[in-house]
Amino acid sequence: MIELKSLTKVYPGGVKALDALDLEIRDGEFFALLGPSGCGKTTLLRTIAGLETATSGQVVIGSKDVTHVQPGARDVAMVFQDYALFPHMDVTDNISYPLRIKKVAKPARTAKAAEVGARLGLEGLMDRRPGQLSGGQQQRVALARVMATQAQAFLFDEPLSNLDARLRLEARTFLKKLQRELGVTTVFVTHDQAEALAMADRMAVMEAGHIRQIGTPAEVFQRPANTFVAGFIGSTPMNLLDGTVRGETLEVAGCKVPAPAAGLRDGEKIVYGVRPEYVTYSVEPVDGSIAGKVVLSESLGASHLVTLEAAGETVQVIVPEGDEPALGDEGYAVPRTDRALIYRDGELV
Ligand SMILES: Nc1ncnc2c1ncn2[C@@H]1O[C@H](COP(=O)(O)OP(=O)(O)OP(=O)(O)O)[C@@H](O)[C@H]1O
Repeated sequence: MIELKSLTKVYPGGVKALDALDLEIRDGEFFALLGPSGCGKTTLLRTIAGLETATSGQVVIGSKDVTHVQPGARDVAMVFQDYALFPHMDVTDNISYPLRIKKVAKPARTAKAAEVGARLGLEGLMDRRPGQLSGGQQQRVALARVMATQAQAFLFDEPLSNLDARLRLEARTFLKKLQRELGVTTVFVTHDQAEALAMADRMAVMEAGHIRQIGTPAEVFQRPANTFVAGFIGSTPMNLLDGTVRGETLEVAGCKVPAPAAGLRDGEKIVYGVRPEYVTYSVEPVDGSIAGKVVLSESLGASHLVTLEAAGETVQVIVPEGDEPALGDEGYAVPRTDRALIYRDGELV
């Protein structure tokens, strides 16, 4: 288990990269730290590893307070964004390097490197140097090096960022499977929401040194806690439309839609959120729909992302391929009320 208590990191020069952050990562969990560039993900990971010192607050690993413990004595192993392999060493020596530091004898080191290397499909490449390997193979060497250490926790900083789109997809599945098998608590940093949703058991969404939501991928996707998370998660961002409460209904983009939540005050201003995946397109007016004009249609392969302009608001809808309307058509966006959300002052009601 990794526990962060009121963790704050202020860099020399005054940048507050982490602001009184609380987080509990459970034993054996595959946990993602997700957020836009500069939000503090890498700083958080490095502070867990001990490569950065906390300005205040605590880092607890297992049941031990390691806030002031040297990185080497924290029993965590980190994979860096650039893999940080030694170019002059072959794969065996790269994988077994941490064991050499721990003064493990050479035959035992070599045997361990061979065992872990085989597990990651590196047999036959053990005598090569990093420069003679593909990106995906280098990534596996970096993972093998971490696995060989048998640490209590693994920390990955954007482990898939150097791979091309295809390899990334393969590596996702592979990493997740591997983590399951090993059952070692793993924290990984990514700025790619799809990657976090696909791989993590739970995730934290960060913004400017704060955690804005912690939850399973399903929770974060279905019920974003605030408009920041709503806009950040999802391959197409959630529709976030200004609305006014009118009794039992809402006035959104000049139309009346059913209110998806109770306890709203008549006349109050809210934000109505619904994912394009949960909005259908209709050529005929339907109760509770939003009338608009088609201004854009983008192919997503098997479906189209259709953008409607409705009384100064933009509404996006996913339409099955073949059913997409023509540009300039007048049509109706029909949101699923059971999937719609209300935000008051940016927070989920
Ligand atoms: N060594 C440093 N000295 C001063 N400021 C730093 C240092 N390292 C990072 N920062 C600042 O701290 C903030 C958080 O940086 P961090 O690298 O943790 O973000 P990140 O979320 O990992 O971003 P990215 O996805 O771009 O890697 C940023 O404003 C960054 O400029």
